[in-house]
Amino acid sequence: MTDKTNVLLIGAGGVGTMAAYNLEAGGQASVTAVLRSNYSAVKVNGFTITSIDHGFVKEWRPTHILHSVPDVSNEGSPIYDVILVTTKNVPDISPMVVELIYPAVTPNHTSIVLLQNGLNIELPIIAAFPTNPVISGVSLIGATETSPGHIVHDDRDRILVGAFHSPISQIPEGKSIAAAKVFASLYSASGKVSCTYDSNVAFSRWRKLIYNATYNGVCAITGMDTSRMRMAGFPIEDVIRPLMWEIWRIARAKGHELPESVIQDMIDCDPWDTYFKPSMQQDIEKGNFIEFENIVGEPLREAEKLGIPAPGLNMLYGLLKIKQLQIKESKGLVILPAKGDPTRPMLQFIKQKDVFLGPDCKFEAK
Ligand SMILES: CC(C)(CO)C(=O)C(=O)O
Repeated sequence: MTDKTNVLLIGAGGVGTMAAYNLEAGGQASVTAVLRSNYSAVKVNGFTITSIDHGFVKEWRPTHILHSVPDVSNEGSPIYDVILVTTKNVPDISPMVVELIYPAVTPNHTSIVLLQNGLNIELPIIAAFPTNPVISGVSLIGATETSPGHIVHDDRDRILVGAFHSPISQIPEGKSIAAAKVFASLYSASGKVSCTYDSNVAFSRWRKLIYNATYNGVCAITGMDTSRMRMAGFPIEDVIRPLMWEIWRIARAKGHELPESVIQDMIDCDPWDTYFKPSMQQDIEKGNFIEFENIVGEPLREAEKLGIPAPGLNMLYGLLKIKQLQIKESKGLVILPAKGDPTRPMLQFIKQKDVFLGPDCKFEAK
């Protein structure tokens, strides 16, 4: 038995692996990582990490690695104090985060930390796990898995951690706040990263959306990184800055008074010389699904509800939806009729649902 906090990591790409490494470096957490595409590589060789915060690390493995999410109702299974979710949030593709973590959650005990981008990501989680603290993690790290098990971490790990609140939660707000503070101290224990308790999670998420809802989508569609856009100038002035102002106006209508200076801060926030590709651009390049619903779709739906015009965002959303359809087709999730065959329907989706389930998703509460 150990008195360390038992953490289950789901999503061991760049961000997740660095979080796991940092938690274990602090000496207070024992991490079990669920690996998928990199499982075999990491089992044999461990992770090779080149990190701006932690230096060069070879053959590192978290305390345990698993190939699938454990079911804590199995006899003898350990229970997890924290589930740290660092997967992409792609609610239009199954399995959604709720489905993924369902077997590993112990009601009334496990804190669920969503270290993920986007808006309203907590709603289906709180609905499914109303007795668990659900914690927001807003990350500013630059970390990429360049090949299976190889991580390049070149922009410092800074995270904001706070409690999500919702009237449907069945635990007092104070309990979620306490759980968020406990996680923030666990994450800070290494002394190598910046982890701050965040008392206004919604504000921080809207602030970060100024970057994610604009750069992520535009870099993904055009294939241009953020440094090149800044060097050329016109991609920023013609496309990025106007989109940022749209998000800023929606945030203001929601009651979040972001300073005007946030626009320039976000434009310039990536180190100039890293030719940084936001995660959505990296996903498109790898042929992965893109997390555009919570990053672009949700702020757009908020704008529609509030009557705030967001034509640029609307166009970007449409383009990203087209990209997602192409990715679905490339993965065999869409069937097209043969050329010249009038008897088959126009377009068919197989295996996966093509609906945005998002916050309205009904998953039986645990
Ligand atoms: C913080 C940043 C820019 C890198 O992790 C990000 O959120 C993203 O690329 O999606």
